[in-house]
Amino acid sequence: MSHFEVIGGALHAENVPLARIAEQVGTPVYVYSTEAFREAARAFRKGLEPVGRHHVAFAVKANPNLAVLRLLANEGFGADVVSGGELSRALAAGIPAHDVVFSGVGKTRKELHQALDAGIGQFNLELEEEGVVLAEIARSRGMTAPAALRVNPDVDAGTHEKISTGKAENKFGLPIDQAPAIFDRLAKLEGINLRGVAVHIGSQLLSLDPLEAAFERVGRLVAELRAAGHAITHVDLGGGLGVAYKPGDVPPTSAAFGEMVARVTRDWDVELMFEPGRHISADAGVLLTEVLWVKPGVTNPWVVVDAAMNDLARVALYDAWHGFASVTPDGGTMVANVAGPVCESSDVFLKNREIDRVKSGDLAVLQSAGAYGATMASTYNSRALVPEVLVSGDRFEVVAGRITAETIMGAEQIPDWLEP
Ligand SMILES: Cc1ncc(COP(=O)(O)O)c(C=O)c1O
Ligand SMILES: N[C@@H](CCCC[NH3+])C(=O)O
Repeated sequence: MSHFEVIGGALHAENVPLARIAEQVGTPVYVYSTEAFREAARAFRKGLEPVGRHHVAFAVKANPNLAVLRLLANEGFGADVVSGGELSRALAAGIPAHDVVFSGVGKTRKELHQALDAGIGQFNLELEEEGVVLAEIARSRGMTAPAALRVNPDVDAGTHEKISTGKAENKFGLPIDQAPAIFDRLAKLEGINLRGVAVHIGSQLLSLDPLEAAFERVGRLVAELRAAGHAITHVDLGGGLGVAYKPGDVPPTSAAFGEMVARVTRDWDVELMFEPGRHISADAGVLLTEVLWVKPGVTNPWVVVDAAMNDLARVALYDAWHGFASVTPDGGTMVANVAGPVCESSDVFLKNREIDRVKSGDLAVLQSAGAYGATMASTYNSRALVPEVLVSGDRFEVVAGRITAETIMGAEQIPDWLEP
């Protein structure tokens, strides 16, 4: 069920009227529902019940808010991190280091040291040289790093090209046909315990077919590696499950995903890892905004809101679709464009769409904004960094405060050799 519902004519997050949050915190602001995260997390885990031994690591990039990570840790989720910053967040939120997997195509030596210090559960290696360097660093410190090879299965995920990661031309993973030879060489090194493989073909997948094709290729690779004498004990199947952003989107359910995984991996005899991000978090958040003006347009009016592309970048980056709804819907509709105040023509959330009727001063939400929302925000146009609020029942708490243009300006300096 949705935890953002109209109750008594006004949109609520759980039992809190969004108008109250706007009044106390201001807008724009991200509002998250604790129950929505929990429900998605539990459904995902339940979907995996038919699957053998496994762990779930939340893809921190989707929503790195500490409170969110804590609540997911309480649901038994580890963390999939892609930077030292995300690793620090996962640990600060109370996620045990051994439940952290470190992905990413450009880990720095400093980050490898940091992750070794922390004692993380697994490094997903993206290239042979990274494995050599990791082994060297670990050896020099008398440690052994648990690692897997991330392979690129050359499968089209059927998603937006900018969030596709499993085609041969993408920068991610190493070509699956080169994996056996590279595995052979890296497995001989002291300092790493190369024990498995990893795959992640893209994000916002609305079909299970490309995932199944990729997993089957990985299954054949596991068999080939075992035939070559390697002990393969871990396979990381990544994330990627989509959500319904627009009417007509039918994402795979957690149950359908679990059933497919159980079928494909039945004979693998490994510990599986999953790295969902969006599927757990997108529908747990909205971006609450105020309508500043309704400006006449050539064909349709421009609804100018106080949220902008710097707060929610997905539309400008991927032509993404987010639902737009009034906080006080009166049943009327209008055909309009919705745009933010930023000085870019790409700062448009939607065009020529039928939306709830709104006027200046009304509050509205951009829906399904709990994933890749606040985390991708910037201060472009010297706007404040958007705050985040977490709701639980009838209470709410600011879980990330407003960093203003003045805060940022205060952290800058003008060299004294620049004359006033
Ligand atoms: C390696 C890896 N794991 C997990 C994810 C999470 O993806 P999603 O939010 O689509 O589940 C990503 C992002 O696409 C990723 O690159
Ligand atoms: N930021 C992207 C998803 C990227 C997935 C990370 N590999 C989005 O908002 O859809």
